[in-house]
Amino acid sequence: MRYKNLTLVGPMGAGKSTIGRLLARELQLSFKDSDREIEERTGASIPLIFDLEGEEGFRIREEQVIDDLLQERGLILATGGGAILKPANRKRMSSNSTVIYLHTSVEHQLERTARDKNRPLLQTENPRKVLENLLKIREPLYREIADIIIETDTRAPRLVVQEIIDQLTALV
Ligand SMILES: Nc1ncnc2c1ncn2[C@@H]1O[C@H](COP(=O)(O)OP(=O)(O)OP(=O)(O)O)[C@@H](O)[C@H]1O
Ligand SMILES: O=C(O)C1=C[C@@H](O)[C@@H](O)[C@H](O)C1
Ligand SMILES: [Mg+2]
Repeated sequence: MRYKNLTLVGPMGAGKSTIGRLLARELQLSFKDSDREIEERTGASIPLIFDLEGEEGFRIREEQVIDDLLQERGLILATGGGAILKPANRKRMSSNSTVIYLHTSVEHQLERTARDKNRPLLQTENPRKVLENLLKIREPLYREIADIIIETDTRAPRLVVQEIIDQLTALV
């Protein structure tokens, strides 16, 4: 195995789930998505978990899933946009994986998330303001743990994957 685990971080709509799946296919590694894993374990959708347990309840489940999944090797893990908020998650990601930050502007986040109702934090009158406020808090955390930063605004998914592979190759 050439790479240890790879963790994708970045805001909603950065493409973590999309790119993670493509990258796993390309590198022939297994792929997990922490949001999907939480849904599978609970049998509930993310909006329902937010309704029943609030964001804090969701974050507790997210921490458990990330901790479990990053015990493995050779895994590509797509995280949720807020997974970097918990110091324990940042520690686990940094120690057990190479962390890739998919950088995306709010403009592109808005375009890419507009049609999907499965992100409870964006079901508001002004998703632009929400995304801007979240980014202010989260951007330094994405950068703090990133081993690699990839610009996604100007690249289609296949090119993002290629750029990741190029940068990973340069790292080793
Ligand atoms: N580089 C890209 N260029 C254009 N569209 C993209 C790109 N990356 C992802 N998309 C599209 O944006 C949408 C959101 O992508 P995705 O669900 O992978 O984001 P995410 O980072 O996993 O978001 P979340 O944090 O909410 O899980 C999808 O429809 C996907 O096809
Ligand atoms: O940015 C966030 O806080 C979130 C992003 C999604 O991936 C989900 O994890 C959930 O909707 C919360
Ligand atoms: Mg996702």
